[in-house]
Amino acid sequence: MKIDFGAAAGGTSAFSSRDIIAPHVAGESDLLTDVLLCPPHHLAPVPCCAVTRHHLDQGHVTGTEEALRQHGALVEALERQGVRCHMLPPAADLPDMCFTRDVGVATPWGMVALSPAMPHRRGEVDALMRACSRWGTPVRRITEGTIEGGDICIARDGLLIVGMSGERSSAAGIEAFAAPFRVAGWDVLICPFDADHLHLDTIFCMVDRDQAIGCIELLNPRFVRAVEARGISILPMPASLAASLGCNILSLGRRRVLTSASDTLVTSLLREAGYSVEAIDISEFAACGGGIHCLTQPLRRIAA
Ligand SMILES: NC(=[NH2+])NCCC[C@H](N)C(=O)O
Repeated sequence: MKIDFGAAAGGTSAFSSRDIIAPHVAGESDLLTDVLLCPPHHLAPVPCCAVTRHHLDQGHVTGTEEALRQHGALVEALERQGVRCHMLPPAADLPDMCFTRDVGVATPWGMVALSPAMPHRRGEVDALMRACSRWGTPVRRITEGTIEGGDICIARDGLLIVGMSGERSSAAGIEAFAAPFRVAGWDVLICPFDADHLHLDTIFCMVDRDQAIGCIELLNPRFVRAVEARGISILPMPASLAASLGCNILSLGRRRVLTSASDTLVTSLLREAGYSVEAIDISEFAACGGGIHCLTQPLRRIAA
């Protein structure tokens, strides 16, 4: 079934979601079949995180045409890899809306709409709720505390990891999100980290069922031990990758990964480790504090 969201304000293209799909993700590196994105027609740097503040200090202004070109290349790469891309219509008053990762998460029990700490991002959740209502997709909305998707890692069946910097995701929000996982007997690991890094996904991302990449010096040593004790090895990446969003990658499953073109180290280390990697230029997004992981909200992954 085709669902039209109508034309974007100021744009000519129509945004549509091709089929109703039942959101379901039980592991960050399971085979990705469907993803939710939002084109960056209205992307603008908001001084709400250290990285964007730094770029604003350097005089950064978003190049909208270039952002649209880079986003288009990301969509093409996803489609080439067999992933169906579903689009939210961009809204003029929501400058961070292309970072779809942060406002919703598909779980083993369906879609969960989150509770962003940043006031300017709350309208994005309303937009997601409207889209899900058009899809006929049931959504559970978190209203307790705050929680953003960049802090959530459904690492693999049975293991949920959540980052807690104290700025974006609060203990109340994390517990509200984690509750069904705990009820189902999942192991829940909370990772404290420095709020300068914004979200956990800027310093830690899964690449396979038993492997992650991480800016090891920036990760809490107890968290590293807890992850390794569960049989997950962390390919160490330099701390500088947090600010450049180089560690913020997307696993497509079957050892295929999308990386940022600006950080050739991640690409080469992953290739050396046997992954098939495609690098994409996301500099316009990195200047606004987000990378490939932030730009993509997996809707459905299938266990291998
Ligand atoms: N999952 C992420 N790391 N998202 C990045 C979001 C960046 C956005 N400017 C914000 O501060 O909210």
